[in-house]
Amino acid sequence: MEPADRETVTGLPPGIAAAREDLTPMLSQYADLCAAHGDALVLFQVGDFYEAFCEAAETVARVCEVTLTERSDSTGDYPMAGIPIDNAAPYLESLLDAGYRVALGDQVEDAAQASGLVDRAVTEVITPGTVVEDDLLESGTTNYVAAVAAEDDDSAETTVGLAAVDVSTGECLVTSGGPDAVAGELDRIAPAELIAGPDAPAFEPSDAERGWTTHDYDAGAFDRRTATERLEPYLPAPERRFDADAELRAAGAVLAYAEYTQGDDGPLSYVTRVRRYDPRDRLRLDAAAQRSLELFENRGLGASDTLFDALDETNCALGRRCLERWLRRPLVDADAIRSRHDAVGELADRSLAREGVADALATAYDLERLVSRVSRGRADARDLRSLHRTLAVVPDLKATLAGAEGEERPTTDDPALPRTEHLRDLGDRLDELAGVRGLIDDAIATDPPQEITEGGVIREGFDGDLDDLRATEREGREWVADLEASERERTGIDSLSVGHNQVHGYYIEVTDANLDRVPDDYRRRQTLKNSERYVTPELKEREEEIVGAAERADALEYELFVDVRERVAAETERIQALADALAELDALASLAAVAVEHDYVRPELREGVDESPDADGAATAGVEIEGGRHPVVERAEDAFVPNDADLPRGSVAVITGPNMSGKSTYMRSVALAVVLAQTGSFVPAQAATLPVFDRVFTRVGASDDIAGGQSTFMREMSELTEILHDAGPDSLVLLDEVGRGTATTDGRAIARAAAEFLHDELGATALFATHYHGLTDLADERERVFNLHFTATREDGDVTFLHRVVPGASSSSYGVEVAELAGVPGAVVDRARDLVAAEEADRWRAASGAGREDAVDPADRSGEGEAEGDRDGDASLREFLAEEASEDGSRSGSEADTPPESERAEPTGGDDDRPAAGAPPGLAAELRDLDLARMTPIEALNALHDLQSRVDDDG
Ligand SMILES: Nc1ncnc2c1ncn2[C@@H]1O[C@H](COP(=O)(O)OP(=O)(O)OP(=O)(O)O)[C@@H](O)[C@H]1O
Repeated sequence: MEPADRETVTGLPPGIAAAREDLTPMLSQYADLCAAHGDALVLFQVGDFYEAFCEAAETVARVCEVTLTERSDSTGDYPMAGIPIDNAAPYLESLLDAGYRVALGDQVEDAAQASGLVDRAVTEVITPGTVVEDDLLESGTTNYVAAVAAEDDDSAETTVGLAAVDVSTGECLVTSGGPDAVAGELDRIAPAELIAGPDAPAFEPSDAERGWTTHDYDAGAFDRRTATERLEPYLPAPERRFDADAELRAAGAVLAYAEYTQGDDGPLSYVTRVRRYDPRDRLRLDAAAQRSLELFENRGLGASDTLFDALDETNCALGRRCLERWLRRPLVDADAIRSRHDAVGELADRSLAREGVADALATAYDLERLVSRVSRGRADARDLRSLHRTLAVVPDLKATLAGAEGEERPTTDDPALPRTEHLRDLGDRLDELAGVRGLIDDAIATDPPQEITEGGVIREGFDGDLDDLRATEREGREWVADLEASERERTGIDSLSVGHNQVHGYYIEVTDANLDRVPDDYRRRQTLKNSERYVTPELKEREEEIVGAAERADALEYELFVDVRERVAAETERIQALADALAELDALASLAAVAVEHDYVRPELREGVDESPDADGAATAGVEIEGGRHPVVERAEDAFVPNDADLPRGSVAVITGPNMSGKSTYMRSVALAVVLAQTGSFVPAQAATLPVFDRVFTRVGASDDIAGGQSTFMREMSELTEILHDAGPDSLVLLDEVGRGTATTDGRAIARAAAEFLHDELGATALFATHYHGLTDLADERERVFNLHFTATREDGDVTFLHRVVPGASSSSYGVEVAELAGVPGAVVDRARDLVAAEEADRWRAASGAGREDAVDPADRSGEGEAEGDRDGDASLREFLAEEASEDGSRSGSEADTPPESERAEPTGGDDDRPAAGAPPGLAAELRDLDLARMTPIEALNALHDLQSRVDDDG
């Protein structure tokens, strides 16, 4: 993000520095502002434009695509480029996008009143993390700037403090942890900007697209004492409020930076909520999990196909941001989760209330950003009216929650609504702020202009003095309006007219033909081609009265407006608390709407030991989902196939099945159900019982995740490392084709070792999708490992995926068929089939040649010494051979002497792929007699199955 030439254009442009001694007073003022803001590009107000000079002008011209012009003065010629202040937003956005911080050097006194050079000062430094302009902010998303500070205590690991503030809403979060934990938090918060204290470790975003720009900031701001002093206006006794010094120092620094960007005008009064949190209080979803579960981004499908989009039925920006926060940080406290479920359930049941809430909130403005503008003294009269309109929905909302008209009352003994404590609390938190609402309504005109210095913003009746001034003005204007008629009558000049212009004010105009009838008290003011313009002493007097009254009224209006704004600002905390309540209500109503529209069910949370009758008493409750669906994929698929999941706590499900059969979708459905449930949402299933997890880890195979940077395999391994270090009994782990990014033998070994470690050492609940069929043996060797697989049917060479999960291990990969489906040219597909067949035949020969011992265990076959690229235990090869044989009957005779490996057709719960090398002789004869040339592949498969079951029976 850092532009290459940034050094040369932030701060003082070299061209200006070189001419510093000779500059005109104005450019010298520009130079001073540049020098004081060395890390920013200064835009300097000259009338209606923001200008930049010399090298800075070249940058502005290039980045904003505006014309580079030249300014000439007595001291020389300087390149100059400007952007119009009225329409600055798109240009500022370009500069921010290019990685610049922009300091606005505004005129801070009225140019008309200034004697000499107009005073200018930097009123705001706009940075990616601290923008507050609505035009530059995406509504409904949070925009953080974060700071990190390191603390070396005696413990083995450095503690890193992390503080983040959203300058547009006043939200401030503080936490701390080891470098890894903080890296995870940063990924989750995804700040736009990161400022690093001295000695803080470097934090790189794990996802460049959602990444931040990092820069060092004034080390002094991270000093403990300075930070404590900085924090004092925000919260009393800051040194007692944080867990670690590093937290306090990060918080002090981030607020120092935020204040600096807001014009260094003292504490930000709207930052009223400095909240410390412990990441362990939330379900941890690091960047890899957020990415692979496609919570907020989807690189494959359309960008909007994310879990967040599927859940977002919010009606206002407040609710949208709240829902996003919830989804980024789901809960781990079972009672808190149940409480949200209660509220969602009630809103789901009460459709009238839900719709009433939605309608009311749809008219709500972004209260958090409004109140921050109010307390920054940036709000105009329209903002106050928007605030008023938002406050006006509160009584309706309270009434709606308490039971909308026509709504069926509950039939229980207690007819009160809301029924749930959560919604009752929320109803109580809906502060009507009647005083603020009344004040704005009394004071501010209903449809005020944007400008607050030119009158028209204060309502009549609010202030007696103002009304008197406006009355004087109005009467004066009426007198002038009547003047034309009375003067015509007095002078007898029918064409006499009264007019007004900016330069001369009011005048009486008489055409040359009537000049002889002009009365004596007329004083000539202006001569035109065919007429003369006059004033009378009385008109002059009236004019002064009108202008004087208007000017005083405008000034008084401004004063009154500022006073009203300050009185509203004094209620910042209450308004923010209301904003929180509205946001939560909107988020809950959104979850309820989704639950109803998409048929979600309330998950039952089960904590601790599983006391169900069939549990052995020691096992803790696991995941039990009936008819679960993937919340995003189900909306894109016409016929989504629901699947069950039954994962006892600490179990490892090894999932096999052909490509495209639905393994990843299934695993993600399970993880998403957990995330949704802990967010407070219902889940897409017929029934769900879930434990509360503390972390969800995901590792998705190299080919499924192509985020650049590191080698994909390296990245895969570092993610795996993290999982194997940090996962525990309360973690849910999704491993999708681990090991796929390297040679098969190594990959398979890593996959197996990782699965064993997860089971034996970590006790995590895991879903493990793999194409390494040898892994399914683990089910025989480990108590809590079991196999699941997906099936497909094949008819006339066409593969149909059933998308249904069934117990046991799979037999087929159908890789070549999928290649064919994808449109790989026929010649390549045919050749691939030949190669598969040939390789498999080699293996048979090798296996039977090595004798029965070696041929028995497929896991051994897939071990040492096998050629790279070998497909582990892949029974589809055998099917191909069978098919081929059926096409060429001559081959079946000789090769059938070595009977094919038995095919595992349906779930066997981890039975081995035993070749029929030692099958009873009768069976061999039957096998030989099969007329493969006349059989369809399915018939052949059935026949094999029959034989195989008899091998088992006989054996
Ligand atoms: N339960 C389901 N019902 C209907 N369609 C499904 C279902 N599950 C998956 N699909 C469809 O099948 C496609 C492939 O699914 P998925 O990516 O989960 O397969 P996979 O087995 O993980 O494949 P691979 O091994 O190639 O990664 C999905 O994009 C989706 O369109």
